[in-house]
Amino acid sequence: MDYDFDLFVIGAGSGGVRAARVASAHGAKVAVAEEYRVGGTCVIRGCVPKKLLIYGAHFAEDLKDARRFGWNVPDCDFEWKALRDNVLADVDRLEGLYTNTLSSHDVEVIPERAVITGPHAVKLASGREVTAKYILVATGAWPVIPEIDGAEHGVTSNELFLLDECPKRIAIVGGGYIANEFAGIFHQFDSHVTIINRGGDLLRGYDAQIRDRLLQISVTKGINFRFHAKMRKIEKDKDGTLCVRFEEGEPVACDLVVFATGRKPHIDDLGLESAGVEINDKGAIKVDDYSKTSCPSIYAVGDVTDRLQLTPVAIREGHAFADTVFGDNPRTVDYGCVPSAVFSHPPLAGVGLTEREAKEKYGTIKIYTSDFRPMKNVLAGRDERALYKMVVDATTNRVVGLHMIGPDAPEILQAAAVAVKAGLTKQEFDDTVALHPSMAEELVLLK
Ligand SMILES: Cc1cc2nc3c(=O)[nH]c(=O)nc-3n(C[C@H](O)[C@H](O)[C@H](O)COP(=O)(O)OP(=O)(O)OC[C@H]3O[C@@H](n4cnc5c(N)ncnc54)[C@H](O)[C@@H]3O)c2cc1C
Ligand SMILES: NC(=O)c1ccc[n+]([C@@H]2O[C@H](COP(=O)([O-])OP(=O)(O)OC[C@H]3O[C@@H](n4cnc5c(N)ncnc54)[C@H](O)[C@@H]3O)[C@@H](O)[C@H]2O)c1
Repeated sequence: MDYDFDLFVIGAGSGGVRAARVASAHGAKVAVAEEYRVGGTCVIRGCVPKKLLIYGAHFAEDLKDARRFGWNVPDCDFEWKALRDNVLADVDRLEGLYTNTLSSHDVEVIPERAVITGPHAVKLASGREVTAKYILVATGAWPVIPEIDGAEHGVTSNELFLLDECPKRIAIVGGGYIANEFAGIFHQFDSHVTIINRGGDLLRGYDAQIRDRLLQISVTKGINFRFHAKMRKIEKDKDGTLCVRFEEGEPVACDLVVFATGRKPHIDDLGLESAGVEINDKGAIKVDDYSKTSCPSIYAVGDVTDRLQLTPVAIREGHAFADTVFGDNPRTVDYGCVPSAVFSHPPLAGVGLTEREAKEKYGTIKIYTSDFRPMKNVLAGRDERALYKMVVDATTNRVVGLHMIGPDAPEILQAAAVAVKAGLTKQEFDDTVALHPSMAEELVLLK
């Protein structure tokens, strides 16, 4: 049978763009539909603008520290709108680059919402109907909003990049990635920040000692935490003040409430049932190791599946799919030792097993830590300490986990993750001569 396209991709985000470009390079006729903006979450309202805000936020401390390094820094003002507009302009630039990449690979970009109408059929918002030999669902995830009275008064990370002004008081609901990253950002911009957490833990999945250090530093900086807080409702006063009320305890008054309560696969009204595409109990599309769904002509990659909600993972899945289906090179993605980071203030990063996970898996393990005050913090007169932690399988001496919090932790960990992924031993770290003076040298000096 003749189809309009060899591949129709739904969603031009991290996974979809990579899959479309690589499939086209393999000779496929490809189209991609995007209902919002080319680039997807990461480029438009995720990793990229977030990281730029983090850079902006860092200046608050850097300008203070600069005085201890001999600079005459006058009292400086911060203008949220200037940063916001520069960040948004860069996002526009990147969107243009992504669109050009697709066009230069002869991918037809269709700026419309698409829904599946059968195993090989898609309908666009304009009414246009197309057929394709294969369909790739790469529609990402969408913020979850808790069902409480007054939830409509809150926003999600989607809106944070567009705010008209920096809130004086901000309450962030959730204790995960987004909550901790934006708490750091807005705290540096001088907002009064409260993190509202329904449980007692932050950033589950990261090593407990590293998470505790982030909490301790955050509290010392002046970020407020409400743990085990069961929200009842959010009320809005006449003057615009928001009041978050709980089952127990004092309410929190603020100017902005942000829900950072996780992201769920973006599959609403996507027509998956028309092609028999099955969903798992978390509402994610079920896929096999090659990202194939229960419908043989439909594949899915990225956040819409139940794997790791990270950009480099979505990109790898999209690439592996295109090589498998169009490149005559069937391959799967290796999810072992995927490094990750939280761009909190200071940032933390980890790869491999936490202490607890390693104990469960190996029984006997060795832990090496370095708890130190980075040289720059010492001269700046700031008390903040970094913590590096290495988890070693005692039987083989292999490093099975590396976890750190401190300045530039994500930059350092990316390089060190190569060694952990390669299965190097503690001895091989020790055999490497230190690069002095650096923070990273702690990794080869651990006792
Ligand atoms: C605030 C924030 C910060 C983040 N920071 C990081 C980070 O620092 N590092 C990291 O690795 N990850 C980060 N992430 C996660 C990362 O952005 C995602 O894991 C990644 O973007 C997933 O890629 P994807 O291709 O699955 O989906 P997306 O990039 O979300 O792309 C999906 C696209 O599909 C489109 N779409 C949806 N439905 C339809 C439809 N029916 N028709 C047409 N188009 C449709 C959407 O508009 C979207 O553009 C962050 C996420 C957020 C929200
Ligand atoms: N640096 C990065 O790589 C990065 C940054 C941001 C986001 N992301 C990705 O985006 C995903 C979404 O981020 P996120 O921070 O929204 O999710 P998350 O899963 O990291 O954290 C969600 C938090 O919300 C809490 N929560 C859930 N439902 C709640 C409710 N009803 N009431 C109160 N609290 C509730 C959870 O206990 C958890 O602490 C992450 O899982 C991550 O994969 C990655």
